Amino acid sequence: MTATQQAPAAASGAQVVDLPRAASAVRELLLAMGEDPDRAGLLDTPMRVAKAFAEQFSGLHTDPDEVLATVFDEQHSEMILMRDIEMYSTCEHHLVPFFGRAHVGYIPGPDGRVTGLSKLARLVDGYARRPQVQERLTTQIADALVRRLRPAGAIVVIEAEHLCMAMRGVRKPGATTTTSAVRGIFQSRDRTRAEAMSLITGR
Ligand SMILES: Nc1nc2c(ncn2[C@@H]2O[C@H](COP(=O)(O)OP(=O)(O)OP(=O)(O)O)[C@@H](O)[C@H]2O)c(=O)[nH]1
Ligand SMILES: [Zn+2]
Repeated sequence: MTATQQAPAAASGAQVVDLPRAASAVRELLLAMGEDPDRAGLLDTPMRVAKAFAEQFSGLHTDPDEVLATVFDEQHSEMILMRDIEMYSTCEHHLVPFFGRAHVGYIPGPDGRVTGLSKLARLVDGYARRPQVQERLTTQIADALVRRLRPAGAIVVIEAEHLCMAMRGVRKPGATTTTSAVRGIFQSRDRTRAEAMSLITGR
């Protein structure tokens, strides 16, 4: 892709990423940091960074919920839980990564709507590929499950390490943050929530 091209638009045809504009902003940033963006090693860096951010924020131009359009009528009324979904997102405060694992579960509702297993991981990716905070990422995934699958309950737990807390600032590498969002029966029934949590933690 050349500097004059733009990243592909979302299928919805919404806004595209202005790569040349992003690249010139990165060049400005390098200048502001006292670097020489014209030295050999940095010549291609502004456009590389622009493309990298376009990928990291590709979820801005999609509706992540659409992956849940694949629904099977299964009449399965027990818990479905996907553990250890690898997750990479970008902290909206510092634009550096936070990453870890997401655990996503639901119990289908009376109309038995069950989605494809891979769609749970795609849903996580869709919301993770935006400027985020971990709490909002967690609730957006849970709310999407509720909107699209009308389940009896939904649970999302995310464990993540924030590089903004590790490589800079307070500098506490290894500290992890756990966030959870529970909906429906996971909120109202302690036993069901405890069962999900023990499956998630393996204890
Ligand atoms: N609640 C929440 N906070 C986050 C998340 N990611 C980063 N933060 C925090 O956002 C806060 C921003 O605080 P500020 O004081 O405005 O920024 P700062 O001076 O760079 O803060 P320090 O990181 O403490 O150096 C920091 O405490 C970060 O740890 C997140 O996903 N959720
Ligand atoms: Zn941060």
